[in-house]
Amino acid sequence: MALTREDVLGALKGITDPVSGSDIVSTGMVRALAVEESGAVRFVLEIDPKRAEQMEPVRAEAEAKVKALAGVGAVSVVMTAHSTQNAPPDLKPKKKAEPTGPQKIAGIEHIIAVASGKGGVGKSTVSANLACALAAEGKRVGLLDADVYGPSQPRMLGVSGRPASPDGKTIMPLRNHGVTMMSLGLMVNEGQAVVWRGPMLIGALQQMLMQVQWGALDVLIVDLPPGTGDVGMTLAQKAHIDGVVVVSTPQDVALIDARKGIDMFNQLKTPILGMIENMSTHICSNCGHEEHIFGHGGVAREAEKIGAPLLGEIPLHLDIRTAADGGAPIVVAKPESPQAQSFREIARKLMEMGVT
Ligand SMILES: Nc1ncnc2c1ncn2[C@@H]1O[C@H](COP(=O)(O)OP(=O)(O)OP(=O)(O)O)[C@@H](O)[C@H]1O
Repeated sequence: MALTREDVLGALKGITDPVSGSDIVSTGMVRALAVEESGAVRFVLEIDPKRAEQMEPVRAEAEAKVKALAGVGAVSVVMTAHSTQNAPPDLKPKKKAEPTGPQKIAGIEHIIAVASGKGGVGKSTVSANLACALAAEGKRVGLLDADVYGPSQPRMLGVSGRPASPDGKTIMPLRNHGVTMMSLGLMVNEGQAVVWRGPMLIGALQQMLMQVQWGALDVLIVDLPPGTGDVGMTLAQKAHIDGVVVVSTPQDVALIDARKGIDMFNQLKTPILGMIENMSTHICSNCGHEEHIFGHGGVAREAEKIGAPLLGEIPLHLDIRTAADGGAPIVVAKPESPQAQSFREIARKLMEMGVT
């Protein structure tokens, strides 16, 4: 029988958090659990950064318990830590400030960030398809997968292997479907403990922007982690970005989260280029019947409210998922299909806007 999330959670329930005395599932420490058909299991242990060392045996035990389950392949357990929300004010005199404003990155003409308020709304699928669609239009395109919680671009673009660093200073990206790609996930050894503390994330992101040999690019698409975290904020503060594309499903709950993301970018004075409604209508892959599973038009209304364009509506269609899972996004796998066209139209709109 295939391995399920429940099997993994069951095994993790047998592990005790040394601080609270409860099991690590009940404490809510286990996040972003992904169980793939291949048996690969990934999850995050969200911990207090001060307890990283104390928690390492817990991480090791979690990895060992999951590995011992029948049907499990590669296991990757990453410890993450977020700075506490209300950190005490820093009263020490500040060091002289380094030049901090958003900088233009040599060789990269435009940067577009793809954000979503909530996970699983299709942000990575949209990023991959837009990247491939822009490449098909003749643009030199880079794709930076900055989603530390679930790096998915290597799978979506069908690339694997470790990026090389021939000189020990610069990093060679990977390339497929005309897109140059680098993923934070590729920098982490499978099964290795990585505590993505705020400063580390910032460092890793800067490394991705500055040390990866992107070559000359017309546009770099950055697939952000969901929500309003360190990565999006750092990107907007460090690099001059042309704007943000916000992906949401029509459901209210996803929209509420999207609004929070929009507020954050507004505060950072980063332009919102527009919104994309994903999983807009469901088109049956057998009979072509169309229905609105998650409602319809919610994103258009929200876009109007914030005065940003609705860049497009992407249907929920099986081919979009199978293409992404198969390592060739739908705009590459079936470029003439209506599903691919909906992505290609958005890519053309971005070109018309002069941001690619
Ligand atoms: N329009 C669509 N039609 C069918 N399947 C879709 C569509 N958009 C996304 N999916 C599927 O939904 C799943 C989640 O999509 P994706 O990984 O792109 O979301 P995400 O927002 O990037 O998630 P996360 O934030 O967790 O990385 C994937 O299996 C993807 O293939």
